[in-house]
Amino acid sequence: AYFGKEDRVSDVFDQEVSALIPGIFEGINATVFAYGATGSGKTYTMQGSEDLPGLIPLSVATILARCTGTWCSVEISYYEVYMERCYDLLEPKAKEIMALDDKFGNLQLKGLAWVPVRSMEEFQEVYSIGVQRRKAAHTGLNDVSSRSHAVLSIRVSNDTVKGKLNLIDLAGNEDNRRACNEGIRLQESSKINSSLFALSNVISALKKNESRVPYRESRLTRILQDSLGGNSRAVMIACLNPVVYQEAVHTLSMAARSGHMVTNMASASKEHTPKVKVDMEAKLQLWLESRGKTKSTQRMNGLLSPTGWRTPSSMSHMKQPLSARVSGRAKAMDQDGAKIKKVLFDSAVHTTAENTTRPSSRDEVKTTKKEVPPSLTPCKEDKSESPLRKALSPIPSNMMTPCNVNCPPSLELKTPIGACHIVEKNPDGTPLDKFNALGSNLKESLIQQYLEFLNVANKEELQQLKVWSLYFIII
Ligand SMILES: Nc1ncnc2c1ncn2[C@@H]1O[C@H](COP(=O)(O)OP(=O)(O)OP(=O)(O)O)[C@@H](O)[C@H]1O
Repeated sequence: AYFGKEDRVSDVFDQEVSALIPGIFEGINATVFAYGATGSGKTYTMQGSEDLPGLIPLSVATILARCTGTWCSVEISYYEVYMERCYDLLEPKAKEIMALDDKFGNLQLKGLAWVPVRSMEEFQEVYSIGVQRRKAAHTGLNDVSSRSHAVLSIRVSNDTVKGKLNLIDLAGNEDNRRACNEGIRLQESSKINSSLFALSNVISALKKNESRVPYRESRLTRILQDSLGGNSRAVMIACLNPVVYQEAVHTLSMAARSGHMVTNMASASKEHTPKVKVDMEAKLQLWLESRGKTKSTQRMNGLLSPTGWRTPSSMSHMKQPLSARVSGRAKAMDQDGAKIKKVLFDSAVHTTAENTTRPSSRDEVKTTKKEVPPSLTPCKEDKSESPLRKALSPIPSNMMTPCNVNCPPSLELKTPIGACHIVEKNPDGTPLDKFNALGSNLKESLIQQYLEFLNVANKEELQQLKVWSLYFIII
């Protein structure tokens, strides 16, 4: 499903997350994780705020409401994976939490505290302390950037069954060149990026039903071993900030690869598989094709402007009616949340490093719209950047390299006009002849777009390029 800026987090909860909760009471573990670039709204979605509760408080409220009048007990644990180490956020200890297999081969987090919660008040008290302990810092791309992956687990037990819901706010992948990270921030960022890469490898392996899934490549994937794959259900929430085009494409590509992933379910659990499955990859492909683009050509040509990432009207029917309403306290929270209209994915909500106050209404949003988002503001340190760092940084795309601070970046992609005439001009020439026949602007634009494609393409797509890559790289 697609949720735009007009939707609320409670809509995401109603349509995508609430359906997982009955399964928890039957022993089927589930995981909801927010994935996306830094500053794309993962914490906003998972944690929320007092006025606009995120998926975590909404889930806890629904689970507690469901337990009322039963013998079920609810416990929570909250921990973070920081620099490849796992730390308890509810009961901090000197030692890190170890991920070990028990004698039945089930993963156990040794030393992790599980705190019983009986009401939302108890939950808020415990959880808010944990949130304050989570490592966050100011970066060039987000004023309060999470430096760790945080996992809130809710365990429901009765006499016979134990089920677990993991709600994960991943740290965001970062382009270190634009984030201006140095020292410890750079180290954190490299660990974040490598663990997200490991997560994408695990997802790829699960999707292809490979016999070996590389869970042990990172601490993050290791602790999620019992939640990704097997009998568990997982929902990935891909958070997009359309202003940061390249990252948005990367996130969408990961989402498309993860879509409609069915792993080996034990037969007893099969009946719980959601009846309506949406093949998001096929939907994305169809949508792109309906606009004359495939995923690959879209990347190559860079045709979509950031403002083009809107709900395609053809996809609006995919949204389900709000059938599963949360009851009791959960419903009250939902209504509270509805009072304030949220601005999802709006570039204008981003604050500059100097101005940390977010606009509180649509009018204010409008007045701030012309500000250059921090993600596109050139780093002060850029000039003094070491050659090594420059060489290691991702190649900037034509739309992401603003000329200078006073010059607002153009958000329109430079689609080469007349690219379709290339072949007609010189139908019999070699590819080099055809290329040389182009104007210098067009050549530059093509090369730039090609480099951008190389930057974001996955392994399979890169393999398909073969000789063409070499040809362009040599040029
Ligand atoms: N949908 C939204 N509506 C309004 N504001 C939003 C929305 N999404 C994000 N924001 C705001 O944008 C800023 C960045 O969001 P957030 O901290 O959630 O990003 P993040 O993806 O968790 O970043 P990081 O990975 O760096 O921690 C915050 O000030 C947040 O309140």
